[in-house]
Amino acid sequence: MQQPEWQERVASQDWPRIAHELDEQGWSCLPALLKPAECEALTALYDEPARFRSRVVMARHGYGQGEYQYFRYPLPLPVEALRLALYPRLAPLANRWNQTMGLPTRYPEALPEFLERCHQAGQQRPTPLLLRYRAGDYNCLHQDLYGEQVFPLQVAVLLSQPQRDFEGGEFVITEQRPRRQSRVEVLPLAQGDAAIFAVHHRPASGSRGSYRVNLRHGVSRLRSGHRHTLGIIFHDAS
Ligand SMILES: O=C(O)CCC(=O)C(=O)O
Ligand SMILES: [Fe+2]
Repeated sequence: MQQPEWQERVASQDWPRIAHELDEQGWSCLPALLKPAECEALTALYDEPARFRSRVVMARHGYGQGEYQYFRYPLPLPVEALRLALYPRLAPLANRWNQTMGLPTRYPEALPEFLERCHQAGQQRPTPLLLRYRAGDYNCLHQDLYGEQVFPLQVAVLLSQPQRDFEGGEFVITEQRPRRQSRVEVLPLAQGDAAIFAVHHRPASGSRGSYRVNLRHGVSRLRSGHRHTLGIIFHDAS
């Protein structure tokens, strides 16, 4: 499948609904972004070490249990094409959020320009990754920040089928509002569905104007089976 077809696939999602949900709750699910065969093919890449620049065993860093690998450049076609096609959909929203939160950073229209900015700032290593969980594994609540350059939204695609391939292993997002206790949401994902979510904060509107909400995401413990995820982060890492 060539780049224009991926652009079309991304374009065929319901972007008014997605933008509305991102504004309201800081996350939105895109149904069937990848087909089952594409999910299986990406999952199989996990066992090809040459595709990756580094591997992280989560328990060694206190990140949870399970492991993940960061792809090398050049990224595999679906990952590269999705990263390129998704970014321009999200950049206007990121700019609007920053304006609302009184933050000066604005994002260029296209990904290559933003990556150039990352590279200038010394963030040159690719961040798209594959994650692998087995029974008992989990991913602690975290924020994927890799340097001063941050694109405020990211995407995760579930490559495995809940109930068939694994049980447990729910994708969760917590929201910390000023002077309140944290609130948690479980995202309803099936194989091939993507979650778009805020990396670290988002604006929310209250009775006295807008305020900043802090978000973290993670994965609850797998009770059984295997679970793989494709993570697409737009900023590169230092
Ligand atoms: O495995 C998951 O669903 C979470 C992956 C994750 O933390 C990410 O894509 O940044
Ligand atoms: Fe993450």
